[in-house]
Amino acid sequence: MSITEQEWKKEQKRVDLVRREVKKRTEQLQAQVGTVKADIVEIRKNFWDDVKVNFENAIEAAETVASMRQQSEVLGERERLHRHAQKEMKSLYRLEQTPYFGRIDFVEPGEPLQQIYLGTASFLDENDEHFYVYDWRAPVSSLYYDYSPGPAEYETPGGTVEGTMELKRQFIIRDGEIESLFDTGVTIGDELLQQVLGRHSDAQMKSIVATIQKEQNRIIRNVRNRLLVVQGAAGSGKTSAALQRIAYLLYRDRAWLSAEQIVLFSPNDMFNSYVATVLPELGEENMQQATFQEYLERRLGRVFDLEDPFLQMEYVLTAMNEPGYAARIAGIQYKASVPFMRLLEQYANRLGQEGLIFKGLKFRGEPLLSAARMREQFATYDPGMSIPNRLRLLSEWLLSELNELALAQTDQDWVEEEIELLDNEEYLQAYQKLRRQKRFRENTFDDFDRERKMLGEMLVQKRFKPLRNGIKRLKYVDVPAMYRQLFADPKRAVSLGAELPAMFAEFAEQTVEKMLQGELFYEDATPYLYLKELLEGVEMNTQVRHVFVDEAQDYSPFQFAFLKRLFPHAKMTVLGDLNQAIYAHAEKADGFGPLAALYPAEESELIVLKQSYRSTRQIVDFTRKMMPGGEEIVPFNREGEEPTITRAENTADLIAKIIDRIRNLQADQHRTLAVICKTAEESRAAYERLKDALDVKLISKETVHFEPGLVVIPAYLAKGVEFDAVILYNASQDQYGRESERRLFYTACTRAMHELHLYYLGEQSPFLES
Ligand SMILES: Nc1ncnc2c1ncn2[C@@H]1O[C@H](COP(=O)(O)OP(=O)(O)OP(=O)(O)O)[C@@H](O)[C@H]1O
Repeated sequence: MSITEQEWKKEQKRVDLVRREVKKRTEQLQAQVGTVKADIVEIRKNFWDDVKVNFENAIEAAETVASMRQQSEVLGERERLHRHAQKEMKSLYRLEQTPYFGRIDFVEPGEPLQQIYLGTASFLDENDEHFYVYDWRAPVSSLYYDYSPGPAEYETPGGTVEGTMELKRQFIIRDGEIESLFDTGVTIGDELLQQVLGRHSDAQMKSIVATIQKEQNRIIRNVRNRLLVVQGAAGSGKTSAALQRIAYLLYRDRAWLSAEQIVLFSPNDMFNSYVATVLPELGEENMQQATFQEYLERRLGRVFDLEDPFLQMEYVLTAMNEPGYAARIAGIQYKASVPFMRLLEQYANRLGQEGLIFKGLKFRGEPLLSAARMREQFATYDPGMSIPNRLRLLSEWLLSELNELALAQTDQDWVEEEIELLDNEEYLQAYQKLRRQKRFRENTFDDFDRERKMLGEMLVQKRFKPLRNGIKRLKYVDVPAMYRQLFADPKRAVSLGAELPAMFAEFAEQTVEKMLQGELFYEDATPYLYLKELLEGVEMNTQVRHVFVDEAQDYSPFQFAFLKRLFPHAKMTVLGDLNQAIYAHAEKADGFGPLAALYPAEESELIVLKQSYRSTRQIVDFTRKMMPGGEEIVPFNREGEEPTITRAENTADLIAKIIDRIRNLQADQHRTLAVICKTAEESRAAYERLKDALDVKLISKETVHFEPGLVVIPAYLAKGVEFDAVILYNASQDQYGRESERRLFYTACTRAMHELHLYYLGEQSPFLES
């Protein structure tokens, strides 16, 4: 719909008016901030002057405390005001550049027409009566995302409001100037989205508030369910929806929800840096960001040398010709499965009946209390009690036993010897400590025997302290041995009713061998922790209210079961694309089924996103053919070049062709370019060959920042991010010929926004045939 010049001018005038008001408000606020700041400086400087310090008697002391409290309350209140004002200043700054991006005219029956302008924050007139701009997250704003002109309704805390939308208008405003204006018929006009999607990519993800699509809005504003699962095609805006959802929740529940109570699990650190600016851009603080590996490291890093998921991936992608490969893959799949989870539960129960494996306590290299004695004691507890509770009792018993044993040590020779060896400082410390504890009858130090005895006791207590701490941390429970035993003795698993998969014996042997070296395969880490928690009790974080899991197709049922237990008070938002499930464990998994089974059906919801926004129509048409069922994916109507497939004669030819292509792409102003390889090794080789001709960076699992420019990157690290143009380094049958490599190949190709070029040596990948 074309807009008249007059209408355009009218809108520009309104923009000017709002900007003037924003400036006015900014100036007022600046003055206010100045005063508050001066107040804070003043209060801090005079804090002790205004406090009456007197601790002479109880009444005076109480007064002192009261006056200190009063002072710090005043200070706290001023500081809050200051923080608040600063946040508002930032939002005013944003409004001054771009006051809003949308307008809807809405009429409720019997009411006058309302013109509602939407921006990144609400902005009211001086009397707080009239909204110049509504926050995009306000209830009324959802009209903009959910409807085209015609009958429309939105939810408020007070109920549903019905009416008619008479106009829907979109703006692009930069530095206070309207650059484009569209009136739209369909949901959110293609024109604006076309413009936004046509831009070059950046090293940081951008917010999408001006163009959120209806189905994405369902994700963003979903507040009913405990579990929200989003299955979305590559580039359908899952990560974007997740981040805008976080901003929405922080706005909606601002009275009680803070950014630290939200955690986003993401695939790697570089991805974290890629998404880190979206929330600040929307005026919100960032949520906590984590990777599952970080969590595993924290829990297990001291016990084992833990393999990381990228090393596992490299093995899966490169070791096909090594002995034991097939068994390891079978192991990876089984260890991620629900049957194995059930087996571990059975096994824990059985251990509860038969007794756990303990490590006896040793002191000074000598046995102090045997594992057998612990088992005996454990067996005396009521088997109806949970294992963690029985272990609690056992720990208490052990601590009291330890007191007795310590007492028995005091007259041992080693104590005498160590007392002799105490240096002056230690001696003095001990003496003072004993005095403080008033353990001397007199104030003198002449009672020699007594002194010796006490020093001895103290010394023994000190040497026993690590043992005590170990008991409190259940270090005497030998979880590694119990996990190992399950593999070392397959009959045990069978006796628990488990149906063991093919090659169990082979991968069991690999598992045991690895563990005996003090190492743990990545696929064992979560099951191991699961068993540990079944036995020892669960670690929980009760603060966190929302957990987001991005790239969720890469998580095993175990990991989800874990996250659910770790965050018992949190709602889960889980976003993924099964077509991009690149880890070997996913091959036999049943999609998001096991995850959904963790929650009652009425508390969970699945939203499917089919439209892909990242890539041009040509690229989506090209990539979706690689996946069975890919015809379901809907490209967004943005035109671009056809992807190309080029055969190279040999490596030198391959490199020459790629360099040539990159130079052309750079001349076309593409800002982010990736040469995507299959593995870290291939990436390194490609980098070595390109680096003399081009300014290029090599991305590895250690890379923490995503930067614009030309990079060489293994496909599994490129997940979640995007590039203006992608060059697939070697799309040959050799590299991408096995069915297990299809999804990795698809993931790599779907990183391209505007251009995709594939090169290969020898035969091309069969996934390109269609
Ligand atoms: N409603 C929208 N308006 C504008 N841009 C959008 C919209 N939805 C998605 N995009 C853009 O599409 C691209 C892909 O989005 P995003 O990375 O969130 O998708 P994804 O589903 O997480 O992708 P992947 O599965 O490949 O990780 C981004 O550039 C994002 O800005």
